[in-house]
Amino acid sequence: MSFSVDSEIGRLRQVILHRPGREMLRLTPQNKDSLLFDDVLWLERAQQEHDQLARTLTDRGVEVLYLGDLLAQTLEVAEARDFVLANTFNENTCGPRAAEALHGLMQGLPAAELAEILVAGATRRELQERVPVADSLVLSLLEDDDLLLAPLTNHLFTRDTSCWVYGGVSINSMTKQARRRETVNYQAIYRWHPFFADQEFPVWSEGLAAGPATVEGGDVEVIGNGAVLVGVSERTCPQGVERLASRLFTSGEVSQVIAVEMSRNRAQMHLDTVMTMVDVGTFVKYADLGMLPTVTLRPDGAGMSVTRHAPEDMHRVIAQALGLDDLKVLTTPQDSLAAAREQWDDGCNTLAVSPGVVVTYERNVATNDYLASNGIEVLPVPGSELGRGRGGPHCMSCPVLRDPVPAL
Ligand SMILES: NC(=[NH2+])NCCC[C@H](N)C(=O)O
Repeated sequence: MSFSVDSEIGRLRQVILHRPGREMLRLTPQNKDSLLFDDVLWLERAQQEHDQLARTLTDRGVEVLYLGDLLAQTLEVAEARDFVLANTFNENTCGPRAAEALHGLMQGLPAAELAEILVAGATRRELQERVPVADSLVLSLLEDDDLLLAPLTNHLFTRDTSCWVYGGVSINSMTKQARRRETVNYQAIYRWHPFFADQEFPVWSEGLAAGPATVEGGDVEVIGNGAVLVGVSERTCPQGVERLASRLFTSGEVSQVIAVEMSRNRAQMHLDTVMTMVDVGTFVKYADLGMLPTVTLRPDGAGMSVTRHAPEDMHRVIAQALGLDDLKVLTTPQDSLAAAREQWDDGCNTLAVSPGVVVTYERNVATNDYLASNGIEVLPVPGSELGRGRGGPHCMSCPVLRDPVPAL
């Protein structure tokens, strides 16, 4: 079997999700901002909501792969464990004394327990109880309940850290410190988990090696017809887009990348917070986004051509990439106050399970009704707790396999 995502809307077959766990219990009013959450959350309810998301997908025939399981299974492989530990507990992250002790402790743990700690993080007390380290300056300056290993609260948003683009995967270098270690876990999974290791597929970006050339999957929309739409945003920088485009062009799988120049703010941190594809040639779009400048990149000999377009051409440029005259853009008729509230609650962050069938948060009543009145089948899921991390169904899912979209 091979992996492929050649559109945003083809029938979804396989997806990676992360069921929120103990990492969420580390969130406090004091650290939530640096952990990229807007509030603390009630874990049990968040898990119920997430289970409902997973059920909605499995009811539609989608196979759900859980990140926690993939990571635990990967850590059974000695080289994978070495790679993850070396990139997690080292002299730069923990200081040399604690690194040595913790590396040794973690090497000896069962894979499932290690996977859990890597995601949940660890406080000084939790570590000292297992392996007392007397000579670490780093540990001596922490309080008992301070976290030496930060929790990965944003593993919930599986779309961002790795994203499949046609036949290959981009393992992304993340902008925010709070998310950088997520990349380590995915690099190990794609390289050593038997599900992936036994397959041949191109890797468009090798994670940590991309360094400051950041790309986050929420900005990458595989719109089909050999085209990719990428937001240049708070999280995805032009260097990252150009690097990704040149790799995609070299493979011959992609004929154009359209970069969308976005404003840089938290409410619209990724392209998928303001615009997602719901059906053939059809997008849902945030009312106050307006029209944005775009730049088309195309392969040109050994290099690429770069063509800038005025904001008013945004829809036409995307339509042409799809071989269409125009796009159908669904923008819920509502005042700016209502539109801003639904955008904040990820109203436009839909996950298509097949053309014209999308999973959305139930709370965005106006957007959901508007989509339905335009012939889109809406599968609503609860998100009162999950939404506190500012991500909806599109962000919380990393499609690995979709069917091609049938010709009209
Ligand atoms: N694709 C997305 N829109 N992801 C949303 C990610 C939210 C996450 N709390 C962050 O700030 O990184």
